[in-house]
Amino acid sequence: MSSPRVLTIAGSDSSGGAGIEADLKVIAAHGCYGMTAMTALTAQNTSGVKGIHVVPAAFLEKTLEAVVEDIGVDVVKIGMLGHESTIATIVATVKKYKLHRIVLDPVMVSTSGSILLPAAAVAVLCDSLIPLATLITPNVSEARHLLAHYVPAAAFDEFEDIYLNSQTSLINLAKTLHKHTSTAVLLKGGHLPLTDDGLVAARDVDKAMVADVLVLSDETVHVFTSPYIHTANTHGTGCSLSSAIACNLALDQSLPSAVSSARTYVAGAISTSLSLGRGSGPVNHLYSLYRLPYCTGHFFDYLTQHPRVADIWNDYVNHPFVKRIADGTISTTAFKWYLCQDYLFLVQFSRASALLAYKSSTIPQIAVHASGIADITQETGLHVKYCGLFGVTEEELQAAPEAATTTAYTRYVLDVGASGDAAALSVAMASCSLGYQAAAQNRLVDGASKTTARGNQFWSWVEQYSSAEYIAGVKKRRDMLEEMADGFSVNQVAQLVEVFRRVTEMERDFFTAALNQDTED
Ligand SMILES: Cc1ncc(COP(=O)(O)O)c(N)n1
Repeated sequence: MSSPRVLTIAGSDSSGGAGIEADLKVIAAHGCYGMTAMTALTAQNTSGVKGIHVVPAAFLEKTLEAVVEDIGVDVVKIGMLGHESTIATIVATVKKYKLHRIVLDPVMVSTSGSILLPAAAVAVLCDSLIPLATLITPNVSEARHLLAHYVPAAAFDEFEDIYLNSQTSLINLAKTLHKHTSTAVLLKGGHLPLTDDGLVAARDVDKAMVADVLVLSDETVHVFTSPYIHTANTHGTGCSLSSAIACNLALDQSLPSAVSSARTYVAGAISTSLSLGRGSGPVNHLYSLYRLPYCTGHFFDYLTQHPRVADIWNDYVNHPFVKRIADGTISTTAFKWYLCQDYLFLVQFSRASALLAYKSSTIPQIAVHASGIADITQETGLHVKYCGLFGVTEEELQAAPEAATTTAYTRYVLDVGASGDAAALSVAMASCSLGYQAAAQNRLVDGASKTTARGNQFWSWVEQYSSAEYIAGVKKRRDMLEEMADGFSVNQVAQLVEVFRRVTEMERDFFTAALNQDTED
């Protein structure tokens, strides 16, 4: 297997938000293979650059030779250069190895305001490196610095701050820079947010969009606009955009689509940016790599072992109420109360199954949930039989007043079903069926219960919920949930964990309420 190879020639940012550190994360997020040639070390954090240590040109040359001669390079991204001698080395290497796909981010000043390229180096950059680039990606201030190199002071006037007042003037600036450099230009307008009407926004509340202008030739101009994202955390935006463009080129996209996809990627990284440090926090380079925290077929294990759930789940499936059913020490009062309430619970649970069938979209899914109702009918049969033993008729079961715990639990499940989707309802119902199976099976493997099973009038409860038939019914519904879980989003999973926690608490409390009937006698 091979991935497109992307080399970043840039400075290191010790805080990990910009520079080489950002580039490598972006390259990884695009599934490309990243290599580095360090031009400078910066002692840097979110508030500023505390020091710069330029890598000697001879060492940079060795680095470039080492990676280019061995691994090879599909696309080069160039960031902070730091020194004139660095530029000369890169120019020589690019020519020697005929590197021809180069995205050059002419980094001059950091977001925090530190100079990252001495003014004297700008001329060398313009005369020797820019002509070799496929694309340059200046922001407005960098574009003006570059332009100052090409045009006499008088002609430069029209690009003074006061004239840069609209999307149209951004387009003019980009076109003019392209005319002088003869290189494709992506002018980044992120520092000049616009109103809905395309004018530079004077107030924070008017900032509606940002526009980036791509000029490929006098006639070919693309204007990309996107909503302005209100955040103070933008450290690494420029580095990330140019690296993402380099990756997209390495993945064989055309220049306009490479820019368009890279902008979408960066917008995601900004909108999920991290509030780290005291200054402008870093963008979230790796947000697109977030994966579901469980593998196929293990969503339910993930739920029961989740730190917010595990203790509650354990209390539920090893509840003393079930232990006392298994060893025969539960009182008839407590068990009868439980049977009545569980019967009433199952009435609502059948409605929930019907709702789940209604919310499902395929015939096999609907069939599984409809068969769930048939399974519940069988389950209630046991309740009726049991109650008969204790002299309670089915009519009396039906007429029994519903306890507050039962009402709370069942109506919560039905509410999740009414307001949420099939996934949420499945999760709300899973704690009951899977938990009963686990609770019964835990008692089966419990040696003590086996010896007391004979002659224990409650033992058939354990047998029912650990029977092959019950397990097969539960498995069908669990498989369906696992299948759905493959398509969940990360946010959805976090919400489902909360639903599962809530219903598991209510299951536990249901058993506790049953046990408490003894003390209430
Ligand atoms: C090593 C290095 N390279 C580039 C930048 C610019 O990034 P930003 O504009 O986000 O500060 C930086 N701060 N540090």
